[in-house]
Amino acid sequence: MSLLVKICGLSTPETLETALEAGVDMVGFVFFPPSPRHLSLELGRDLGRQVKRRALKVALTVDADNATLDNIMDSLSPDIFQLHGGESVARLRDIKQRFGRPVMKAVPVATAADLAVLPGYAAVADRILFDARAPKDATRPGGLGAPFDWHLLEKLDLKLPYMVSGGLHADNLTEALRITRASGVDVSSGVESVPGVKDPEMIKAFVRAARASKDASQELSVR
Ligand SMILES: O=C(O)c1ccccc1NCC(=O)[C@H](O)[C@H](O)COP(=O)(O)O
Repeated sequence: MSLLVKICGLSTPETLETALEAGVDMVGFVFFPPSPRHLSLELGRDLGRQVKRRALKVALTVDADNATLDNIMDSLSPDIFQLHGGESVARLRDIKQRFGRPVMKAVPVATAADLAVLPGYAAVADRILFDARAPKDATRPGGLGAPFDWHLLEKLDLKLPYMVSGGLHADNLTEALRITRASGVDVSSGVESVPGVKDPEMIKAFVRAARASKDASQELSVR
């Protein structure tokens, strides 16, 4: 199966177009006001229309209430909700039922103990996104450009598809994939010149590296 590539935190028509033309599978839109990548509902509507089914639209929210999710459904009409807060298993079930969309649960990782939540989420989520656990005083729970120890996932036996994120860039994603055996990669900071400003050349380089990585990791595993 081919690797899923997601670029998160897109916020301009130009960089969205770069990502789509580069052939990404998922484009992520952040609806979280403290984030430098936060979108208004109006901009979400415009960017969503621009996608025209060339990739899956992912709405990233953090402990959002139903009214907020309703508004996002109305403007972006996402294909997937990425839940990046402390949403419980029951809340995941509720969101899936209420909005009829698959959910990808972000699981923050710093130590092996963080993986204890997986059986609960795996029973309801459609996909897991492993991300670095943000420091306690961070202004947001992700999109900080920090990696976690990928070896924590080395022996993971998860029946659900999972993606890896956190501090990825064109030069380290092959190693992250080799260790974690994830079926997808997700990046935000690693394709930005400064937080919130995507760089077209970095987007292209990331997608190129991701597409080449499958071959590279297979080569490494037969050595
Ligand atoms: O991007 C944000 O500002 C953000 C805000 C709140 C929760 C999550 C957020 N971003 C998550 C992502 O962009 C990715 O899913 C992932 O964390 C990768 O981020 P990065 O380390 O910046 O590549």
